[in-house]
Formats: sequence, C-alpha cells, structure tokens
Amino acid sequence: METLSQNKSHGGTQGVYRHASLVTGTDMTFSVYVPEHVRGTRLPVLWYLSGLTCTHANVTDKGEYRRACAEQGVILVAPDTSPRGEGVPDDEAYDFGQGAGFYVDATEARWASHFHMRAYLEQELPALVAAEFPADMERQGITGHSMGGHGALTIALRNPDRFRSVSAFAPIVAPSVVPWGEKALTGYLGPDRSNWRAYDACALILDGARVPELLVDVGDADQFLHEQLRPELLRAACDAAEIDLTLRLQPGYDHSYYFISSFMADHIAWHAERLKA
Ligand SMILES: N[C@@H](CCC(=O)N[C@@H](CSC=O)C(=O)NCC(=O)O)C(=O)O
Repeated sequence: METLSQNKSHGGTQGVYRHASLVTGTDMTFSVYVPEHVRGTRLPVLWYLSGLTCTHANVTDKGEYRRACAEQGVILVAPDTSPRGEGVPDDEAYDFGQGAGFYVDATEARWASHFHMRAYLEQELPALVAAEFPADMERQGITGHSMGGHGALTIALRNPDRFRSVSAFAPIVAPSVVPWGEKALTGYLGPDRSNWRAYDACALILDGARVPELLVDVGDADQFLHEQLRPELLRAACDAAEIDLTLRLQPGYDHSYYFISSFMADHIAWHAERLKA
C-alpha cells in the first residue's frame, strides 16, 4: 500500500492511499480518517460508499465527517466506486462504467475482468484495512449515498454478521425496477433478472435477508426521489419483514453533498452508539 497524502485534521489523520487490487486487476485509491487514539487501541470502522461519478475524494472533500468521527472515535473508510485506468472498459454515460460500478461482481464479458466491486468490498479491502490501520473489525458499520446507499444496504443485507449498523443517504433501494439500476444490472449481469436479486435491497429482504434496523435519510427536494430512489419500496419491504426502518424525509434537501453533510454527524453518532455498545 502506498500513501498518497496524510493531513492532520481534528487531532486525527486524514489519509489517501493506493494499492494494487488483485480482484479488480487495477490500482485502487481510497481514503481513511483515523481519529487520535491511544497507541495500541483499535477503533470501530464506518464504511462510506459513494454515488455515481464519485471517487473517494467527493466525500473526503465535502462530507464534513471528520469532527464527528474524531468526537466519536470512529474510523471512516471511503473507497472508490469502480476500477479505473487504461485498459479498463468505460462508457460515455455518467451512470455506467468507470465511476458507476454499482458494487456488483460483473459477469458480462466486457466488464467481468475488472468490475468486481462486491469482492473488493466484501473481501479484499477489509483485509487490507484490518492489516494496515488500527481498526477493530468486530465493530464495523456501513453507510453510503445513492448508488453507494444501494451498495451499503445490499452488502449489509448479504453480510449481517459483519456489520453492527447500517444507514444510507438517499439510497437506490430497488435497482431492479428503476432506470439507473435496470441499465447497470443489465449491463454488468446480463438480462436474466434472477441474477439481479442479490444486488437489490428490497429483493434481498423479500428473499429473507435481514438486518435488525436501518436509518435512511432522503431530501424531499431530491431530484431523483420519485424516479430512481423510491424509498416507499424500502418502507414496504421493511414493514413486511418487520425490520425496524427509521426513514426520514428531510424537508427542502436535494441529492447533493449539501444534504449529505447536513446529516453526516447524525449518522456517525447513530453508528457510534451501536458500534460502541
Ligand atoms: N447527472 C449528474 C448525476 C451525477 C450525480 O448526481 N452524482 C451524485 C450521486 S447520484 C447516485 O449515485 C454524486 O454524488 N455526485 C458527486 C458530487 O460531488 O456531488 C451529473 O453527472 O452531474
């Protein structure tokens, strides 16, 4: 692992790192904020998965999480949203290809050699974080925004023993039935919709996957609310499965980092309560 930058912030260290990923076959860059801590102690970890067009840098620059992480003693890890670079396939559209990995392991030929964001986040990056940072991997939470909210929900639902807490900002909750998701899942996984269910939070819940509780914030002025996000589908799935969903429609907020940063400290405190219990 190579250190690209390290800066002191709120008493801790904001770092950006690069490593050669075996699962994506590319270099991958990610950021980690480590609060000040007693040498030798290990801190709980919150994963933040980003949305379409993002790298690690969007939340690192605009997410305003460091004060809350420092106060709560929580590490925050922000991975990239796809493999990138020469030799990696891409698409002209902002919602497919590089910057839009949708947290799947692609099976369609054009994408299958590099687009393995599921294995990257379920296996490779956690092992690296455990080895290189003072992270207590028994105390992990996960959150994310939009496409990254979809990633957080689906990874948590598939791995209930790994995460003690899961939340999301304006997540895509049912990619199988919304335009962003239908395009991406067709492109990465092919037309057989039965292969999409492991990547659809509502379908996973319908198929029996469970987490004890969820926190979701969405702005009521979010430009993607009705066509792409459709939080009412998560409400219905959670009600049917008796999952304790706190779904907050935040008046006046849109889809941007102005919205995310407004509720970031709330989410970090909510995760910290569960990770430190
Ligand atoms: N057409 C827009 C769409 C891109 C966009 O809004 N991306 C969001 C995530 S949307 C769902 O995953 C985002 O986080 N953008 C980065 C940011 O810093 O705001 C466009 O191409 O601009």
